[in-house]
Amino acid sequence: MSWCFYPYQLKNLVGVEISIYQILKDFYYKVLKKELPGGHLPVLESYLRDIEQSSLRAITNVEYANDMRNDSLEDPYLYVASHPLLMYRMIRRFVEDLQHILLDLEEYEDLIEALYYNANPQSLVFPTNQDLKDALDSILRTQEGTSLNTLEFARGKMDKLQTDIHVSALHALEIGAYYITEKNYAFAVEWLYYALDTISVSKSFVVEKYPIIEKFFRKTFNHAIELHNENWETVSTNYWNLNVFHTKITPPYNPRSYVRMKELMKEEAARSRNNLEWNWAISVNFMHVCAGKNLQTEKEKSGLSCWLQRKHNPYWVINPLKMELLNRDPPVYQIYDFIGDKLIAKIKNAAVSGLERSTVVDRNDASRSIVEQTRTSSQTWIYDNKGSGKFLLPLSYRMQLMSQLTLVPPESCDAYQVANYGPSHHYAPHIDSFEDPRRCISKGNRILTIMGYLSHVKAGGRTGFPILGVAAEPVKGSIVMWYNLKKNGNDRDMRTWHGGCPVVFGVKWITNKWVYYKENFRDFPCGLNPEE
Ligand SMILES: O=C(O)CCC(=O)C(=O)O
Ligand SMILES: [Fe+2]
Repeated sequence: MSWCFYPYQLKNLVGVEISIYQILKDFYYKVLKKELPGGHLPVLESYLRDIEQSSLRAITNVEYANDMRNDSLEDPYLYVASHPLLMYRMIRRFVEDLQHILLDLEEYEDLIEALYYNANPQSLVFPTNQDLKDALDSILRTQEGTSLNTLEFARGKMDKLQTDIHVSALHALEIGAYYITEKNYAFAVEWLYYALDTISVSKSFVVEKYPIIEKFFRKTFNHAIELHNENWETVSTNYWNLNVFHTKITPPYNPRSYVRMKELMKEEAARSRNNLEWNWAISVNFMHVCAGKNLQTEKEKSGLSCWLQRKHNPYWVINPLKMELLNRDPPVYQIYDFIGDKLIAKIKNAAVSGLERSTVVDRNDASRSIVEQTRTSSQTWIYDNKGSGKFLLPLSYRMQLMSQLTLVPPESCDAYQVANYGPSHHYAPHIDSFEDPRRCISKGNRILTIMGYLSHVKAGGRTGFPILGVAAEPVKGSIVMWYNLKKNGNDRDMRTWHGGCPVVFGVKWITNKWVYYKENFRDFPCGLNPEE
């Protein structure tokens, strides 16, 4: 079980931890009141405090907010399980703190039994070191993928959202050290600077008592600066990495004097948007559109608009399509309020228990699909033409009427792919039509993508188009639609590179409907020029 890949499983662990907290808190008070033998319990005390200042505070806030309003209620445990910093802090407590506490309190057999059995009725397997590594990796991928500012992120700000959660100096030290192992020196320096700054400002009890701790923080920080400078030549010229500052660091380090290389390369990358083969600029532009920046030129932006579309059809006269054109050539549409809340709830309900890690086509053997870091969501398929999936048929007819293509018969499309993303989960830029002609034998290639958002996302999780320089915002109930083939109906349109940006905070749900060529070549809006 990799906890960090499944937010809906992780939320059960949040519940287990709260039960553990209640049992240990009772025990702690009994010891304090001398109803039970035992001395000072500093590790237990800091463990309980850590829960109170993170998960418990978040849960109380969500419950309070839920009381204040009566529309859709937020699940407090899912809130914790989908917040990158809360998730990391919880997994860390399981892996590092709880183990020590259990060893310390071994002789209280009733307590240990209650912790293992009463608090954990489903016998969940507690997180391991690998899960802690995954949680640290989550923080790194989220920050790298959306270019988050370190000081803001460490204090709980993500995208435009300020959350009431921050990490301590010790956490930042651990995160910074992880960035070093991942050779991301610029972010490592930033995190370790935050760690050092926080520990010296707070002048906590621990630091005053043990000045060596501050020395250790400083040493790690200086080590990151040395590594940054030693590796600067190699990393700054490696367009696939670029995780250093624009210049070597001359101590004393002042955060305002250094710009990350990837930020600096932004303009060069934006100028290379016409290079349609996979190249470094696609990944840099993807990061920037994922961070909410628009790279379209004035010319590209002209003519973009939104309108109500009735298509001279009574169906749409009553309930017109709320269209927005995100890009003109090739056209990318976002259509709002296309899937209703009740249907969305049904789709998620049908999908949630069947979610499994998504795969991608193996580059060495196109007949195989493999789990890869380039796509970290989980997913399942729902067929609208059989069994319990038939509730989706009206949506398919609606899509058919809207797109004016055939997508109800199974040979004209794929089933609905329903995918779920938690923090840091993403789908790296790709093209939805197939490169390998063997995959097009039965239905032809994928002409059209209709991708529906089945949730809002608190932060991150846009759908980015690096060549087009634009991203769609995940708006629940809206769909995004574009053609994956050129007008000649044959060639893949290489301008449609797109990907799922890392989710920063929250869970993202989407559904994909891919429409194929063979059943649709008559209706496909073809052009006269075979090159186009
Ligand atoms: O998650 C997204 O925003 C994009 C998903 C996507 O491109 C796909 O599933 O093919
Ligand atoms: Fe896609």
